[in-house]
Amino acid sequence: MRLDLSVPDALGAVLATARQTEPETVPLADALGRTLAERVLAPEAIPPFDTSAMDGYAVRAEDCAHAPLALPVAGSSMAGAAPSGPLAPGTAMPIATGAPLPSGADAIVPVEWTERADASQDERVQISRAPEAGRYIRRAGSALAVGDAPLASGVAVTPAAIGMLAAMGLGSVRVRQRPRVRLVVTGDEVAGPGAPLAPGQIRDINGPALAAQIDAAGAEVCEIVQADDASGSVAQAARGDADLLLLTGGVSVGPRDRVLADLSASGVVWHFWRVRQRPGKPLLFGTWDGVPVLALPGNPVSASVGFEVYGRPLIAAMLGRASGAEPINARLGEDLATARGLHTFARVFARRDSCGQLVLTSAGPQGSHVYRTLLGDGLAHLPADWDLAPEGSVVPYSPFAWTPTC
Ligand SMILES: Nc1nc2c(c(=O)[nH]1)N[C@H]1C(S)=C(S)[C@@H](COP(=O)(O)OP(=O)(O)OC[C@H]3O[C@@H](n4cnc5c(N)ncnc54)[C@H](O)[C@@H]3O)O[C@H]1N2
Ligand code: MOO
Repeated sequence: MRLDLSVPDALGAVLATARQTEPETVPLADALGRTLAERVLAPEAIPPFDTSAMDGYAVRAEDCAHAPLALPVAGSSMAGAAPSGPLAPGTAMPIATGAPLPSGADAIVPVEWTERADASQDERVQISRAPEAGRYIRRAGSALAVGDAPLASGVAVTPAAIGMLAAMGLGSVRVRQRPRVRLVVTGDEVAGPGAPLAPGQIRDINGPALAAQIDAAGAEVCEIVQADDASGSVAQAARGDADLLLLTGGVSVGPRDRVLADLSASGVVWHFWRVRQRPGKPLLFGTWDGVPVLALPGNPVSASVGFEVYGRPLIAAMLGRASGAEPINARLGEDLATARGLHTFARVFARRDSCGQLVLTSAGPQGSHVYRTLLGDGLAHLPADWDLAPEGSVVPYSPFAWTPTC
């Protein structure tokens, strides 16, 4: 087991264990937020046929070249049906927006360029302007040709992706199975919501917060288990089928911090312990029969930040996600304290200044127990060799999974 890794080394070791989950087919209605398991090739053209972009008349452009003029009206083409027949030379065919272009026509005259005394009786339409050939016609495949690949493997299924899939006539889609995460919350001291707090007890933050983070990262919690501080309890709680085992608490050096020893005895191979970072330094990582085991510290800020920094990219890799939410550069709007010798993940608010540049300010006191700083927008990465991160310096910034990028 390696000790006291740098953040990039720790992240590299975590990602090296990622195995992509199997693909599965889901109906479009269930696909939102999932990740495409394969490139989607258009099986149909959009539009599927040459169509009119305007309500008006389908004509031959050459018949209208000397407008103003009048043409006899013949046939019709309305949306949802084939045209009544081909366009006879020297005539105009009423056509609706989205209706198929009759063969023989090569231009549309919009209604606004025409006059017709009484559409039910008048057999002729007065045309005031000559359309050029091709005007107001949307050619078959002009929005998407058969075989085009508008959606790449590894992209998230957004509402727009669902619209695109529907446009191609697809009712279901191949996505990666959500990684199933077993979440073990350790410690005698935690109590669930509503329960009276016995002496020495505190509220369980990590169980609910990490379960929500797992969901936001695109995985699913298959089970949340509470382990007490008795010997053997962690190992028993950890046992069960999962793609990722996530634990919180009990990774430091206290007399009841049993995660390392208990799980070693159960067969977990630990890859590293402790990362030169704050918060989250005592983090433990290993594998159990090939399944990654991420044991986060119990301090709630350390647990949530540790998940964002290691758990979320690991899940993204298991999903085959094309982008793993790489940090972006942003400017510090005020001095931020650093933990000398440790890579500091400062919880910050992010705003745009008048030039559109992203500016970061502290989300509050940065102690590992001050959970409200997670109500900020994301993490500023402050280098380990800085005594202080001064106002005006440019640093990497990672928005939280639940923060819209501004
Ligand atoms: N002698 C040392 N002590 C500690 C060190 C150290 O290097 N030497 N590291 C400190 C750091 S940094 C951290 S982070 C914590 C991590 O400790 P553990 O992972 O063993 O976590 P616990 O002791 O179980 O809990 C720490 C803290 O968090 C509270 N907690 C735990 N679980 C929850 C939960 N589900 N919801 C809310 N709060 C929780 C717990 O009550 C403790 O206050 O170790 C330091 N100590
Ligand atoms: O690393 Mo601990 O997470 O600083 O409190």
